[in-house]
Amino acid sequence: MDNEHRDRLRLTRDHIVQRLQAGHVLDHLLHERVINDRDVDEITDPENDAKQSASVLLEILPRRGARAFKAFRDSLLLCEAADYSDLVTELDRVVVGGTGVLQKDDRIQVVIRVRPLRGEEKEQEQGCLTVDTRLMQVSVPTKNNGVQQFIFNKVFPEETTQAEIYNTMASPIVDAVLEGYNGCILCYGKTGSGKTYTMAGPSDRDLNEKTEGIIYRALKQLFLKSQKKQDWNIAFFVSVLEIYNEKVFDLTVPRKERPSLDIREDPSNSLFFANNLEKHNITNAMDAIRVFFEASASRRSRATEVNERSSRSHMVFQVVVSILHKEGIESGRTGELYLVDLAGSETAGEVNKDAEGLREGANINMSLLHLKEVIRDLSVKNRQDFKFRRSSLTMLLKRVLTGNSKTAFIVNVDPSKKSLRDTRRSLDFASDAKKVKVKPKINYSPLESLLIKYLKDIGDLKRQIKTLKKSRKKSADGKRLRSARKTSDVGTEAEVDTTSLTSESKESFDVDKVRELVNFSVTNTAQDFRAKLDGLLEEERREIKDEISAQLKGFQQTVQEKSEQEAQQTKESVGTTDKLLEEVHSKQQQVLEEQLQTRQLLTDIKEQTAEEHTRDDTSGQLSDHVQQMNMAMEDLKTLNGELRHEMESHLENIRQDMKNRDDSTDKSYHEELKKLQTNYADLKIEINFLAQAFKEQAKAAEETRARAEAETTAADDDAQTFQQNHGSTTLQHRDPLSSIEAGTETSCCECCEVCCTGTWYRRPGYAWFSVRGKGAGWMTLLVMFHLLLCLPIFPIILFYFYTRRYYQETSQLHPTAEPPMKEDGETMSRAIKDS
Ligand SMILES: Nc1ncnc2c1ncn2[C@@H]1O[C@H](COP(=O)(O)OP(=O)(O)OP(=O)(O)O)[C@@H](O)[C@H]1O
Repeated sequence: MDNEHRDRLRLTRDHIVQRLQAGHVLDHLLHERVINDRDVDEITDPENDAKQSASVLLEILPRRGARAFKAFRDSLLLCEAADYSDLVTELDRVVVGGTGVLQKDDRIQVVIRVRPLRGEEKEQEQGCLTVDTRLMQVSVPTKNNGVQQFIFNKVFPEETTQAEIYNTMASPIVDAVLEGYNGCILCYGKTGSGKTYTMAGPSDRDLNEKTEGIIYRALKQLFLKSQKKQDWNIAFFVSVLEIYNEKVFDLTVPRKERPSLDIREDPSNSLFFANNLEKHNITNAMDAIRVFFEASASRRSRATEVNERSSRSHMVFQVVVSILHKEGIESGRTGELYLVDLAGSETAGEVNKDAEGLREGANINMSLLHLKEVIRDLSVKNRQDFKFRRSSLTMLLKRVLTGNSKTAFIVNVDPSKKSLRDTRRSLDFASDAKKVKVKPKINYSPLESLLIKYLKDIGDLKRQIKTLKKSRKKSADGKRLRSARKTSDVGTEAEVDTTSLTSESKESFDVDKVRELVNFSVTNTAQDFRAKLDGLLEEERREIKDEISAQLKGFQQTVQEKSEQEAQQTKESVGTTDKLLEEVHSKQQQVLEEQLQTRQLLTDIKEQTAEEHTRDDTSGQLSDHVQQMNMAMEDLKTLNGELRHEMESHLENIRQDMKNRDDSTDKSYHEELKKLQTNYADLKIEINFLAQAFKEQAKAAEETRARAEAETTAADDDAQTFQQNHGSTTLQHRDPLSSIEAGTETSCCECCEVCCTGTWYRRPGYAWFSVRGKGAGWMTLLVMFHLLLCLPIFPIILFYFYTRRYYQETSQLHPTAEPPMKEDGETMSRAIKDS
């Protein structure tokens, strides 16, 4: 026992002494029949002083067993003795030998933490609270100048450090969670009273090892201690949620994607949980701290008049610890730790001035009101389940308020005078909370709980066997006595008989001898009987032993089989996962390859299309050439024909002249003829030369055409093969508009180049002519201008024609009359009627 503990124990003893003197404890113990009048006399011996009386009581109690301690603890609680639980635990450990029968925390532990006055508060006012750390007592002034006192499990004054709070309050609960218990630490208090400071620490810039709050320390302790438990496999799962305006949000999800979560009820135990809340598997303290740090940064908070960073939502930080023994020797279990930082109770309007702030404040107050109501009911053992459903907060806290949890409330109070009313309310709440009973128990995992059930069954069976044995032994003893009695009767009879024999045969027998004989037979019978009985018992014992060991073996086998099965399943699932991964990997590869192939194909197609275009262009050009050549040949043929025809007509003329001329002209005629013949020969040579050239050109053109055709056919074949191979529809048929040369600028008609000029555009399969030009623009403007001019002129023209017609008509009827319609429409219409 360390000094601090000893001091505390001494203080507690002093406190008990006070209570003993007041007689409360003894009255209760008497009432519970834990002690009797003689004990009371002994304790209250006038020769004893108060301390000696307490010592006598503490000597008597262990002799009366666990029930006595329970009654003693209740008696202390009833008279509000503080910190009784430490004493009971100590007694349990030292006196009873740590049987664990007594559990110190079967109620919610409630402590008060007083926040130091801040700068301006210090200057303006004095604190309104007085704290007695020895008696664990807080005193506040009442309205009518009195003083109201409250006693709690612990009171932490202003100068208390974060480490002290953690070591006293949180550390034992965190340890218990590692044993498989549920644990909860909850901070309650007015806004600005220091809840977030206690739970997480100050703002980021002041956060360090000294100032960090319970959550950081708990995470460090959990991971540090789990490393020491080398025989165990321990897994941690962390989640963080906030309740804002009665809606539940997962703080570990990025804010933009954060949906509100449903609260569902587990029908097996009527407890609630947030559906789809992310549970992060964490392997070290730093990761867990990072998860919390990021989550708490996205928690809704705002600057208010009371607190520059006031939390506007309740936050629940949850760690689930799954504990399994490596060898399976000890039972596996699951512990859950809830660390709750509530939003502050506040007077609406005092803190928030805008509509959003008022709504937040109203929701916070409403949920805290429901929490208070639930706690008040539980404190008077009047649990009403429907009340938990009234707010999200009470639903989610039901688990730790109603039973299976080691729960501690830290009630934060602000000592300033202006907060007195809120402080009193918080203390009232704390007083109710400390009366709420909880029943913490280890959460064994399903298989383990089955094992424990079986072990219990075996224990029961053993006890039954023992009782049976006892009753059998009793009956055997009874039988033995009866048979012994019978034997002695037989002996007596034998003796009588012997006596009769003696009397009959008149032989005298030594009585002692007979008695010896009788005794011998009796002893023998008894011995036989005992041996038989022992044999039977031995046999029975052996049977029972065998049965138990068979049961145990069977059970061990079942457990082993189950664990083997589980291991096999895990292996299989790992194998399947690996296979799946492999498959996914190969699929990915395949997809990648396919993507590459598709890309390659696309490039091919592009190239092919480009080639096709070039080919189309070339073949278009070639066919143009061929056409031109053909036309030239046609021209040449015509020219040739014409020349021939001319020559023949010349010859015919010459022949005619020759016939007509006289011999006198023979000479000149011959000369002329010679000339003509030479001319004709030259022309013939020229024609032949031209014909030869044309022939060659035609041949070249034919060759080019043949080549172009061959290329086109080859290209078509390629395209067909390509289409067959890839099923692509991207390749087009030969462009019928190929003769149109793309990009050529021309006018739409031959008449002028003013009205519209434009450019030809060509794609495989179609071509279009984009018109542009000044003429079109001018024409449009002209039409517009005319239209604009005509619009006002039309009514004038119509009016003119109408009046003219009318005037003509009336002037025909009344040639002298003046046209009347200008002044008088009625007269005019009448005139028209008349006419
Ligand atoms: N024990 C303490 N020592 C030093 N400073 C403290 C202590 N408790 C609280 N504070 C400071 O008081 C201010 C208010 O504390 P905190 O934000 O924790 O209040 P709260 O109860 O969480 O308020 P709210 O409900 O509005 O969120 C903070 O600046 C905090 O650093």
